Amino acid sequence: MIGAVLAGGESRRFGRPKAFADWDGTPFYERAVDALNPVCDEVVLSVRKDQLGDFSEFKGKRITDLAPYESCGPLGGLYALMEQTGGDTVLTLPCDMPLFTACDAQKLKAYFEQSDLQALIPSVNGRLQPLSAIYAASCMPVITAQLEHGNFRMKSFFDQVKWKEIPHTELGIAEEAFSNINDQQTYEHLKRTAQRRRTDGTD
Ligand SMILES: Nc1nc2c(ncn2[C@@H]2O[C@H](COP(=O)(O)OP(=O)(O)OP(=O)(O)O)[C@@H](O)[C@H]2O)c(=O)[nH]1
Repeated sequence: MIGAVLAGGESRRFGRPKAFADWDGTPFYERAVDALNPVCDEVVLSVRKDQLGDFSEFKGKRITDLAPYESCGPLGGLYALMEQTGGDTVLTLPCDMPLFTACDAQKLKAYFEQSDLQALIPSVNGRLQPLSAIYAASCMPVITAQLEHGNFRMKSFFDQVKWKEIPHTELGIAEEAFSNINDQQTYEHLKRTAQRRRTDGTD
């Protein structure tokens, strides 16, 4: 299984590149890499072409979004990942979910491997989390055909593959693992919460 850290965003709401924001002395993107490393055969970074230089310290493969499907949402990103990683199953994780751990990734992977699904998408209170999910290589022909028809909708993709929504409770993953940081306010709030847990000894 290939782990793919999605780090090609523009961080407009955050105000600076959030892949490099600090979490406990580690940049966000490295934290996501660390969460996937123990459970994946290889971890790659998914970035935009113009960001390649920013991630030059990353030792693994840097996969860039591919024309003509750059900026076409998750399907365009998945297309680029599958096209450039040689047809393996892909476990994706956005760089802005610093509370998602290797243990959480393991739970997702274990569930997927016991199923015959093409895609496993966790949900939190009914909200799908397609960026922290697993996609089998057999999704590729569906994605390619859809993109060729100019259809970038995840909903259409879900109509064509065998997939399952799995509530985080069923996976045994805490809701907060899926907290994603879009702005400074959420960043500060999550940092304070994590700090309090450490002080209370509840973490
Ligand atoms: N490779 C790649 N990753 C992306 C792209 N857009 C977003 N991401 C990643 O997907 C995750 C979710 O992104 P968002 O927070 O929704 O978007 P963002 O562009 O980072 O932030 P905003 O500019 O505030 O919307 C983050 O980990 C991003 O780094 C893209 O075009 N290419």
